[in-house]
Amino acid sequence: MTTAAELWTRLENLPRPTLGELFSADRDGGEGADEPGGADRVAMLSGRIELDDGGILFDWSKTHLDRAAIAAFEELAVAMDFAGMRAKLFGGEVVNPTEGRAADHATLRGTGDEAKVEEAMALIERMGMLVEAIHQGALGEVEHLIHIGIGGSALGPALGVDALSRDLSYCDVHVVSNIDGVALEQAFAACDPAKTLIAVASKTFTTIETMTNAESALKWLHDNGVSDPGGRVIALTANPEGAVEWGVDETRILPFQESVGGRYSIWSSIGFPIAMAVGMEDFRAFLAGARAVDAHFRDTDGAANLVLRAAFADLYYTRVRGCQTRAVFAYDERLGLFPDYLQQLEMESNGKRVTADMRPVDGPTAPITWGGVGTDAQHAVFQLLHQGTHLVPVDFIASIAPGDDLDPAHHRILLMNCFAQGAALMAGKAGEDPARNYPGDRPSATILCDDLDAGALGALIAFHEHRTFANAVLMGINPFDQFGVELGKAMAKAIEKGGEEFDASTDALLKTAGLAG
Ligand SMILES: O=P(O)(O)OC[C@H]1O[C@](O)(CO)[C@@H](O)[C@@H]1O
Repeated sequence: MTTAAELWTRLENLPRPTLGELFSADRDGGEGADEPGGADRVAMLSGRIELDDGGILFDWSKTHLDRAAIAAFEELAVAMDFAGMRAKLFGGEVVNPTEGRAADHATLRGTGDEAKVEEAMALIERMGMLVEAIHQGALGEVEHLIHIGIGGSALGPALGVDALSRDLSYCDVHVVSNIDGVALEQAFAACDPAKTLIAVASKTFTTIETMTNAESALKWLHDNGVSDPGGRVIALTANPEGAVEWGVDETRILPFQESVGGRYSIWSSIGFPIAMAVGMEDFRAFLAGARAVDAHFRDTDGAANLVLRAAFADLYYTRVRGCQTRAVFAYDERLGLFPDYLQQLEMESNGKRVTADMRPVDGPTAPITWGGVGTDAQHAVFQLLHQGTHLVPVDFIASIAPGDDLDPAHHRILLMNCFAQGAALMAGKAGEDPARNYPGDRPSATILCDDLDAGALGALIAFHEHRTFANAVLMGINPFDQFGVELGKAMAKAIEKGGEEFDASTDALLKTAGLAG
């Protein structure tokens, strides 16, 4: 069998036709003889995942993937035992060797090992009962929810609430993550303490930012006349004992499994604020959308697997073309937080320098994920995409159905701009002078939802979870640990404790800010 190293060499040495050449229908002769162009290329490199209601189109035709590259990546998937790793993921086996854990997030939406799915469904049922009881007034009048968490315990909830609760919200949700008290004060200013619940979301129930913010939120309730502040707290955690010890009543603890990673936990009780905002019916539709992607990812082989195909393109740009970043632009105001969410998912998962079996990696790992919303970003950062010296693969995400009720001109202009950017990046244009020259041949992929409803959001997130996993498997790394975040935390603790000397710069900063012991 050809080794991974040989396949990377093969990929590096493949001819590099431009996107224009790849699209030209009359490209014949030599090795490109059977390379489809034009509409056939679009047919070869785009496909849909159907959801309960509508679906999503994934168009990867404006990337440099061609038959030869795809064939090499398919062989790489075999060399890296992609099918075996995927079976382990869905079979609930250990796929996070450094922590000896499975990664059971798919079970939370009903995919995978039967016993684990049953356990996950029971926990979601329990969350549903509490959400519905609160909506029906079991905890008195509840108008606001302050959701306190950080990283994976905040980014998913913030995205879900922002994307799905614009038309109708059962409850006004504020997600607070930063230890900077300004964030919490902002939430306090928007809430009536007598009608506010506090969700404390932390997998470990030890994270200093979250626990400090939670204490301050309880104090705010107390200082504002709430007689039993503790009775207003819901804990969302994989450490229920820790929550009990902290003082949360067991009836208001919504646990989730230790084998669900923080950045993969939106489907668990960490999704409580989403369910509070949009109701359990939509939360279940959100899970169903993710389940449809699970089925596609689990049951489709080779490049016909749209998730795996996206990973092939990602790795082509990172490892073969040397791209250091990947940009994501949502042409949809409701997905304004999606790039932030993806940053943690992709960079915390795949920003690694050793393989799963502890050898140095044999090439660059996760690119830097960045992005924003269209059309705003066009007027701010697209100059660099069109004419800068960096090659940046771009993903565009949009919805055919509008999210607004205004004049249809708004949505029409939004979508036309989205598609125009992909076309312009690819085509380029010869200029009268170098400053007006657009080199073109710049890749993009387009993800087009029929509608951005709860199912589609679930599908989009699951697509990116599996895309991250597929990238990791093909690079031979473990996407499920995050030891890189620990050193800084330990240093902060040491500073707080005092008595330790650091480098001269840090010591001087501490002294200047009055923080030295
Ligand atoms: O949910 P917890 O345990 O408070 O952790 C919050 C976040 O902190 C991290 O561990 C990184 O510091 C993330 O992986 C996690 O999502």
